[in-house]
Amino acid sequence: MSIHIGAQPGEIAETVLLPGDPMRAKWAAETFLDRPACVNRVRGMLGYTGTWQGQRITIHGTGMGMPSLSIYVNELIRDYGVKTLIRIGSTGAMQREVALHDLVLAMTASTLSTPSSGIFRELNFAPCADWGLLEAAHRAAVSRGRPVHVGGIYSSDAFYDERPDLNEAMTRHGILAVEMETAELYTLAARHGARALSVLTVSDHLLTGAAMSSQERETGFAAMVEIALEAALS
Ligand SMILES: O=P(O)(O)O[C@H]1O[C@H](CO)[C@@H](O)[C@H]1O
Ligand SMILES: O=c1cc[nH]c(=O)[nH]1
Repeated sequence: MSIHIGAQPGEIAETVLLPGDPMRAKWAAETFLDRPACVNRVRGMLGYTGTWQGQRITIHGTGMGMPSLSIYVNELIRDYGVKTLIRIGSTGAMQREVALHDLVLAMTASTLSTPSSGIFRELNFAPCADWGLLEAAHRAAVSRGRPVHVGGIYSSDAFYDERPDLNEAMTRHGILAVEMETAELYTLAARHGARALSVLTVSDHLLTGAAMSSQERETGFAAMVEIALEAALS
């Protein structure tokens, strides 16, 4: 057990999928894994371990925002020896050509948050994805005929943003979409020599106001999970 994860040693796989929403972890584990077993319930942050195509996989919630994800990712890597981490999250599009349901593979993640300013101070560290995972996820998306965009995203600390100028600057600099965790995930993976990728589904559009219905979310999120699983074990 670690401070925030109740799993026993050996109950967590070396490869972990990380949705923000613990209920998405439950749904994905019950939908895609064989013999999923719940390995964490501490604070309601559900984690499941099972197999996919014969390989052990854990799917574990992170909560929303970088401080929450940081707790789980630190403990997964340092206390459970996790080596590959793929976030499966929702995201808001920031470019006209990125549509609802599309997939976004985050090559880099810009942020104002602590991974950059708190640790690196005057240096602007560039958190980036693992190339092998990114390439495998792109191949998996293309082979399914899924619209997929690869590029920079923005990891914001605030869902209800009081800095519309920042969003506008991100759009002007080609940032594809906004979410709230990837910069910290990539920074922790770099620090600990792990592999990380964020596979995201566009759930709403900041420029057009379009948003997925709950039914649409289910179908769109299924493709994201399959692509993350295929990339993780490729
Ligand atoms: O769908 P998840 O993975 O939670 O990700 C996005 O959704 C949450 C905001 O609604 C934030 O966590 C953001 O990053
Ligand atoms: O963080 C997020 C996630 C989805 N959509 C947004 O606008 N922001």
